Amino acid sequence: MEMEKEHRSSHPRLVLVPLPFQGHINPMLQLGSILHSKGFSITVLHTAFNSPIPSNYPEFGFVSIPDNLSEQLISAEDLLPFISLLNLNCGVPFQECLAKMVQKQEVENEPSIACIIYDEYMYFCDAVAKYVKLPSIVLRTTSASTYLSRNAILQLKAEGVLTSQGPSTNIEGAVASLISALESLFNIFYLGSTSQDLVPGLHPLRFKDLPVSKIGTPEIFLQFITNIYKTRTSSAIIWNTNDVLEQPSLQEIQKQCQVGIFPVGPLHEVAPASSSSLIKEDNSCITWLEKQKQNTVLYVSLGSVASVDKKELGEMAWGLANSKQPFLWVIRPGSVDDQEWKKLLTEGFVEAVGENGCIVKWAPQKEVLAHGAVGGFWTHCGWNSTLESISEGVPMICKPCFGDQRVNARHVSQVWRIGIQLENMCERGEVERGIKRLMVDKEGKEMRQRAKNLKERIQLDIREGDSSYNSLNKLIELIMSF
Ligand SMILES: O=c1ccn([C@@H]2O[C@H](COP(=O)(O)OP(=O)(O)O[C@H]3O[C@H](CO)[C@@H](O)[C@H](O)[C@H]3O)[C@@H](O)[C@H]2O)c(=O)[nH]1
Repeated sequence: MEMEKEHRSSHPRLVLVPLPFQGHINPMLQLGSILHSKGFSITVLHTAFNSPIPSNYPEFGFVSIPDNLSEQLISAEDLLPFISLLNLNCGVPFQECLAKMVQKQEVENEPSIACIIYDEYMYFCDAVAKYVKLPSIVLRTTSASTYLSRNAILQLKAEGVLTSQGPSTNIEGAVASLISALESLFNIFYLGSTSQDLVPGLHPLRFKDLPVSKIGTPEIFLQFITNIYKTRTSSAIIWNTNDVLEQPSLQEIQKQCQVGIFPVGPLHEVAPASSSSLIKEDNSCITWLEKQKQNTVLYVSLGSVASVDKKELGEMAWGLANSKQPFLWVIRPGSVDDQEWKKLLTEGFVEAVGENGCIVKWAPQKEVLAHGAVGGFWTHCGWNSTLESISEGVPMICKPCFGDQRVNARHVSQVWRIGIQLENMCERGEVERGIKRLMVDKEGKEMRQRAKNLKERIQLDIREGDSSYNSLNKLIELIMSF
């Protein structure tokens, strides 16, 4: 044991910098656990805002850096200016912190820093790493297809030229219409309308599925994705995806990229089990699940950021109640309007549902999805939730809320065919029908079978000798070569 400890401490240190949101902290800490299990020392440099809970990872070092974020900005809904400010504010304290760590490592003979691994949204790290002459690697927490679609938007806006992505024919002809369609997309988007047309070269995405932001101006959004995807000095890109799910997109990206890409996902499957929840998980829902029949429960959760608007809340709730299907619903504090929720209660929602429903503030999601009683997942299609559902062979009802979730939902329903997408504003009858299609009808059973098959292929892919496993080994070789 002592020898093991000694062996570990002689291994290089990796400095991890997550974006301080649950959907980004999870994959970064999972990556840290995987690399720690391969012998690296891990230090997490995090903001004061949404700081991870160190006791969940006693084997890591945690260092807080001042983020200088005002309460006003933290409570604002618009994430893009928030992330920009985070990048402006954190550079100097991050650099000072690294300098101290380097000094300490020299004095106390601690393991030296091999490289910095940062979330793609914490792009300030690239310049700091270059300044302090340390190698850096980016972690992308969204899908490869999201990258391609955001990149296509950027290229169109910048050059008016569509690069060849996938087997698109008559590309020149498509370019002109795509540019004008993109322009009108931005216009109609703000009027709340959508476009059903397929985007040339980005099959199966329609214009309405493009991961544009509905908050702020198109210019702010374009600046944001420019910042994330700008060619930088980082030595590699780690991707929380794999060949089973996204081989064509990954191949296309590797052709475009100057540096190696390492699809080592799904990270939660490879990582030793551990929780990085910022909210306390309510385990009583597992006791409730124990009482339910196999494959009958619909798990409902919209992740850590999205919220349900007033009108949707009632439609969603009564659609669930009217379906008569058992459900486990995560209602995160702040994710629904309090007045509207009270109204639902006075209308007798809880009585109508009775024992058929279980509502919690935050669930141990991976455990829930792995439970035999869960037969479907109503999800906003955040990339982590999508990967976690696929990894457990659970088919989905997709109700994307913003950004990359639309791309993921389209892949779930059209590429992997393991779910159905609720389109537009949902209405209780549509919700009820959707639940029946997934949980009861033959169509849903076929989706469940395809989801189980996909789960098995993923399990194989992370085993020794297969592509995700091999990518991880190549990544470790690269880090050791720095
Ligand atoms: O009750 C709950 C609900 C969620 N989770 C976990 O929280 C994470 C949520 O992540 P994700 O499904 O990706 O959703 P968001 O929190 O919305 O993630 C943000 O980050 C993702 C990764 O970049 C993007 O794909 C999303 O669009 C973006 O909103 C997952 O690991 C879940 O297991 C729980 O543990 N308990």
